[in-house]
Formats: sequence, structure tokens, C-alpha cells
Amino acid sequence: MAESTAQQVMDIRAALSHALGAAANALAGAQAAHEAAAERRERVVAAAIARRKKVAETLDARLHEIDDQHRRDLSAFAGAAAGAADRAAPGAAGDPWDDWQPTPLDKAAELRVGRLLLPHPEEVPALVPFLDRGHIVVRGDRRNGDEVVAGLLLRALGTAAPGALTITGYDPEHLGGGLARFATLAPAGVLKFVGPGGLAVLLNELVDEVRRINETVLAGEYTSLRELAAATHRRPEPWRVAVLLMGSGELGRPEQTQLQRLLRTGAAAGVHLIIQGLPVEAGPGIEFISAADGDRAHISSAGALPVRLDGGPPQAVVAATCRRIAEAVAAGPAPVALDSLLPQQLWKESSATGLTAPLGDSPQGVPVTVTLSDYPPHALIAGPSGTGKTNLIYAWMGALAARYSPGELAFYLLDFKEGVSFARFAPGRRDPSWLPHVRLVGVNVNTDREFGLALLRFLGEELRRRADAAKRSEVTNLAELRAEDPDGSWPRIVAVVDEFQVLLAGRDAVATEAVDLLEDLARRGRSQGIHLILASQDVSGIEALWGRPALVAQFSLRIALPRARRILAETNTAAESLPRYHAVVNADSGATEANKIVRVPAAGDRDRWNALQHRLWRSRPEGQGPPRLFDGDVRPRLIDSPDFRRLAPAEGSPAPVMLLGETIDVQARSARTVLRRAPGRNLAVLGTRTEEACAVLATAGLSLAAQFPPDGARFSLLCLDQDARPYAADLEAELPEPKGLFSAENADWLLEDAAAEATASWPADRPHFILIYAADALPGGKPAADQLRTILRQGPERRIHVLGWWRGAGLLRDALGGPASRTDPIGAWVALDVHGSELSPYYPGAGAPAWYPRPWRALHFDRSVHRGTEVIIPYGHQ
Ligand SMILES: Nc1ncnc2c1ncn2[C@@H]1O[C@H](COP(=O)(O)OP(=O)(O)OP(=O)(O)O)[C@@H](O)[C@H]1O
Repeated sequence: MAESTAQQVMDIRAALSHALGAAANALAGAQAAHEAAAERRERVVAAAIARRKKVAETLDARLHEIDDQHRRDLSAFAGAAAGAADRAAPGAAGDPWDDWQPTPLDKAAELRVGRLLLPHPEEVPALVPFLDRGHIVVRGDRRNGDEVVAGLLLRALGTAAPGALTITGYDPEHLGGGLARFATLAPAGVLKFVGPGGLAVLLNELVDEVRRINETVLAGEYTSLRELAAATHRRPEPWRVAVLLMGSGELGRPEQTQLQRLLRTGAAAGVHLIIQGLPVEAGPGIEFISAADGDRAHISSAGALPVRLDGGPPQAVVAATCRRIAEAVAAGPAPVALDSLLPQQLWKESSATGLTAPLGDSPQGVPVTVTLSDYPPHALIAGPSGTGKTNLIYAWMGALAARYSPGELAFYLLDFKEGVSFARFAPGRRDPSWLPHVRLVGVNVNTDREFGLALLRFLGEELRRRADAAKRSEVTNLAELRAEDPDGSWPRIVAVVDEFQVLLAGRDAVATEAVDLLEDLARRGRSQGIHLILASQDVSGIEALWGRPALVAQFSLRIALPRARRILAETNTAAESLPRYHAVVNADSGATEANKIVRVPAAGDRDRWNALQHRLWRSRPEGQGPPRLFDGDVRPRLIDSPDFRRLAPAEGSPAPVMLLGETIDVQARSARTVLRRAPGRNLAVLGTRTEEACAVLATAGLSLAAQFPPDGARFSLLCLDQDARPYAADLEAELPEPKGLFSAENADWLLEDAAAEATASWPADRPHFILIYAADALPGGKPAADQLRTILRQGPERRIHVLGWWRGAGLLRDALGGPASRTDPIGAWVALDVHGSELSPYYPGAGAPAWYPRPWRALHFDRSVHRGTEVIIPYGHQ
């Protein structure tokens, strides 16, 4: 048992030890597993941490990337928006106030009111469309709103040319106070205020304007002024901005209706509203600005983006701009160029039925043409001095001359004003060109009214020539005559007489004859293509005209410049309110319904005119010579006289022709007296003016000498006046032999010889011309006087002619034998400063010639050929 017990104990011990060993093994295994698990866990945790870090880093990097992209996009977007805004609102439309000035633009721009508040530093302006686009409604508090309105108005004014935008203000609450800073514009008519009760009238007026513009300006051709301006590059109507600053209250129903019409249709016609304080429903073309301080303002076109509004414009900038605009408007529009009147191609028109040319543009931008034809045949132009009458004539002439060739149109021009305005059409010292259509230019003729008469007589003769030709061809007017005689030269004639009242002034013979001639020309010229254009500063004072209603009625084309009186019908006051450089053209004798307003281009500018004249001159037909220029201020020269140049020694012994001076005539012509072998063929020059008397004698002597071969005539000069001596000596030097210069000392030789010759019985072998200077100072008492009388009476039949200068009409009478003596030894005379009444003894028939002496003019009469006297101009320096 013991053994077994021990055995048992041993067994148990062995079992226990075995179990212990197994347990220890199990523990060790478990511990190892634990450690492995812990290690694994650590690895997993580390990996997780590393991964999270990586993810966070990746996220960060991506976020950065997105941020950067976002920033870049935003910057590009803001930059583009700012660039677009600059383009949409250039210059005065968008510049900040501290650097602002007016910059008129070619087309309407959007206007800056502030800046958009973007989460980006780039500044993007907040713009609102206005001119040519729509209307603006300003909401919010009045103070901020006023600044917005002022800013908008100044920008709109600054982007338009002066006068191209007008403002009407309605501000019943503050009686215009809201617009007071623009008040300087009011006197120039750029700003108008409407009183508290005037809203309905204002809205009606604006609606009427829109209707008128639609009907007459857009006229179905364009849908808006913007479109018209883009197509034609002209803007015939201003923008009309109405600012309605309402305090409170509602509009009445009719006003509401008109307002809605304007909101719908105004912008196309350039009528735009800025409304403050009036509820307006949203609609197309209406921009709403919610005015508020800081970042709380909005504009409807920017959606929910907040806007920071600019402050109002500085008062100094407003004042300076308004002053500039007012001055520019008061000074009138910039001139239109003459080129606008010229056709594409020169000289393409036929004048067979009339002459049509534009004079300028109407306020609607349409060319206004005028026609001279059978009806209306003649034109009257009136305008006070400086209103552009001469300029209008130039413009008209330029437009005509470019359309009709010199074969179709001829001008005769006469200017009674002091000055040389028409001289530019003739060759001058600096410019050798001339206007090829011009056949005659008369300048400085204000004291030579006879020149006006001469022109009218000339035209009268041309009228007769045309009427005769028409009769021969059995036709009645120019168009038919031209058809019958296609190779003939039948240009339409346009005679322009500026300041024509000078010709008709007074009640003298010149005026009477001029009116008679005018009446005939006006009545019959219409069908023969002779047209008269008479211009005057003031036609109302021309008695001669208004006393002849039949004459005036022929001038059915009337052109009135600003403030012209009486030229239109009595109730037609259109000329009173004309702006500068505009004219009323009326082809129906001034009846109001026929008024057409025209803005006349500047044609006075010499350079512009010359460009046209040179073009026409270079194209002139071969052989088309320069016009005759008559300048009353210039002394003609004998060597320029065609009559003098034609003189030459003749075969046989025809009666010599004595030239005396230039006649006042359409053609350059010399006054002449023929020294036939007949009683009375002597010349007396009468008056005290030494230089002029000597000039007449010199002309007589030189012209006579030109007709004889050497030794063909004898010239004796007897000078009895100290002052005349140099003139006599000069003439003597130029005369051919045989000749002699005598003085008081040897006068008796000459007189004795000549008296003997005059009474001799043998035939005279050659003429003897005795020129006596101051014949009234003849020495030698009665015997000498008798000898002179003998020569005067009997000389001419024996070819001895006295050309004597007496210093008074009475002194000549004494030389002839006293008051009772006959005056017929003096068959021709030239009177200088001698009054008409003193000339009656030498003037056959009743009465005395009408003669009021004037410097360097003389009156010529030759009883053998003249019915009346003629005014002549002594030739100046030979
Ligand atoms: N349409 C125009 N555009 C620009 N300037 C003009 C125009 N018409 C006239 N002028 C200018 O006005 C001034 C006066 O014009 P113009 O000489 O034609 O007037 P007028 O009525 O003939 O005056 P006057 O009888 O005193 O000569 C000139 O300097 C001329 O250049």
C-alpha cells in the first residue's frame, strides 16, 4: 500500500508536474501570442497614423490648389470685368471724379455709379446703361440719390458734344434745388426747369417729341436714333433727359399713361428719364439703383452683388463743365464742312430745266436743296450784317459750280458792300485761279452804282438775244430752246447782287432805271434762264422794292438768315428764332408752311474754298478765260485797256478816236470821242482837280498818237499851270514828233500859228492836236482869247482840235465869249468836280445832267453821239 501510495504520490506528482509544464507552455505561448498581437497592433496604429497624415497632407495640397485656381479665376474674371467696364464706359463715362473731364464720345456709353463689391481687390466699376439704352430709377434715401443723379447727369453731359444733350428738371419738392448745381446750363438752353404744375405738360411734350422723331426722323427707315447714328454717323436730334425728382405722391392716371409710354418708347428716340421717388415697375430698359451708404447699395443689372456708390461729383468739376458746355452751346455748333455740299462727280448735271443744289442739312440731317427754275425763278436773301449772308452765297455758288459745268451755268457777281468778298473768284496777285463759271465780278462798287445799271442793261440785252433766238426757233423757254439748238451755248445765268439796296437807294435816275430794268428782267428772265439773286442786310428799308409788288412777287425764293426782317410772310417768324449759321429757305414767297430750316456749311474759309476753286479751275474748258474784274478801288491802266491796245496807225486818214477813261461797264471799254473834221470836235476837261484832268489829257494824247505813223500828226502842249507842268512834260516825252511843249512865255507863238492855220485856205496836211493845261489862265489878253476862240470854232474843220482843261465851267464860258455866247465849239466834255447844274449850258435839251462829283470819277458827254452822259474812270499811272 505504501508503495502504491507513494506510487500514487509519484504519479500525482508527475501528473502535476506535467500539468504545470503544460500550463507554463501554454502561458508562454499565450504571452508570445500577446506580444505578437501587441506588436501587430502597434504596426497597425502607426500605419493608420501615417495614412491619416498623408490624407491630411493630400487634402491640404488639394485645397491649396483649389484655392489658387479660385483666386486666379476670380482675378481673371475681375480683370475682364474691369476691362469690359472700361470699354463700356470710356473717358467721362467711367473716369473717377478726381481725374474727370468731359470727353465727348462717338456713341453713347454706360455710366459709372460706383464699384461692385467683389471678394477680390481688383476694382470693378458698377455701370448702368442709360443714353440710347433706357431709363434709370433711383430709390433709397434722397440725399444719396441726389448724388447719384448728379453723377449720372454730369457723366452723360460729359460724354455728349455740347448741345447734343438737353436736360429738363422737374423738382416740385425742392423747386429745382436738386439740380441747382447745373444751373449755369439754363441760360444756354441746355437745362430747363419745369414748375410744380408742369409735369403733365412736360410728359406730353416728350411724348410728342418721340412721335415726331419716329415719324419724321426715323421715318420707318431706322428703329432708333442709335441705329440712325451708327448708319449715317450723324445724330440729328439731341438726347433729351428728363429728371423727375418726386417728393411723394402718386401720379394721376393720364400722367401715368404718358410716363409708361415714355418708359416703353422714349429710349429709341433719345428721350430718357431719370426718376427719383416714384414707384416704377420693373421692365425692359429700366435700371434700378438702390442708393444707400456703405456696402448696402445695389443696381439691378448686378443682381445680388453689393455695390459701393461713388460720392457725388465735386462742385468745382460740375461748375467748370457746365460753364464750358454753356459757352460752347452759346457759341453755336461747329461749322459743317463745305465738302458736304459737293457731289460725287463734278459737272454731271444739266441746267436745261433749272439749277438745283443743296444748301446744307436740315435739323433732321436731311440735305435741303434749292432750285432756281421757271418757278421759283429769283431769290431774295436777307440777314443782318454778320449773320452769314455772304457765306451762304459762297456755299450756294460752290454747290452749283460743282454740279453744273461752265457751259451750263454762268455767274455775274456784284458786291455793293465795301470790301472784296467776290474778288476771290477772279485771279489775284497771290492766286492765279478763278472760278470758271464767273464771267464778271464787281467789287467796291458802292459808289459806282452805274456799274449795277450796266450789269442790268447787259442782262437785259442777253434776255433779248435769248428771246429772239427762242422766237426764231418758235419756242418759249430755255429748255425748249436748248432742245432745238443742242449745239448752242445757253448756260443759265445767275446774277448775284449783294447789298443791292445800295443800287436802289434814293430817288435818283439810277434807282429809277435800275428798278425798271430789274422788273423787266425778273418778269421775263424766268423763262430765258436768267436768274437774279438779290441779297441785303435789311430788305425792309428798300422802298423801291416794296412799292412794286409785281417785282417782289417774282422773287418767290426767299432765304432768311437769323433775325432777317420782312423777307418772309408777315406772320412767318421763323427767322427770329434761328440758331447761328442757319437759314430759313422758303420757295413760296415766305409762306409759313413752306419753311425749311437749313444749317449752312462754312464756305467763307479761304483754304477750303480754294481747294474747290482750284479743282474746278483745273477742269475748266479750254479757252475759258478769267472773268472781268471791276474793282472800284483800283485805278485802271491805259495799257490794260483792250480799246487802247487795238489802236494802230490806219490807212487813209480816218477820223481819230480819242480815248478818255474807262467806262463803268460789264465789258472793259474805254470812253471815246471821235475827232472828225467837223465843227465842235474839241474837248473840254472841266474842274479843279489837276491830277485827274492831266490823266484825261494824257489818255487823249496817247490814244491819238497811237493812231498815226511817224510824222502823221502834230502835238502841241501848252501848260499854264505850275502844278500840271510835270504831267505835261511826261506826256510830251511820250508823244511822237512833231511836238512842242509851250508855256505862258511862248503861248502867243502857238496861238498865232494855230489861229492862222485854222483860218487858212490851203488844206491841212496832218492833224494838229493842241492840249492846253489850265486854258483859263491864258496870257495875252483879248488878242490871245480871240485867237483861241478862232481855233476852237474853225480849227476842227481844218483838223486842228483843242483838248483843253478849264478849271471851271464858268471859266470855259468866259473863254467862249461870256454868258451869252454859244457853246457849240465844245462838242465833247469831261467834267470832274463840277456840279451837274453848272453843266447845263453844255448839255442840250432841258435840265442839267445828274452829277455829284466824286474822287477819280468824271462825267463824259459827246453831243454828237450821246443821249445822256456816261461816268468814266480816268486811267491811272500809264
Ligand atoms: N455757316 C457758317 N459756318 C461757320 N461760320 C460761318 C458761317 N456763316 C458765316 N460764318 C462766319 O461768320 C462771319 C460772318 O459771315 P458773313 O461774312 O457771311 O456774314 P454777312 O452776313 O455777309 O456779314 P456782312 O454783311 O457784314 O459781310 C464770317 O466770319 C464767317 O466765316
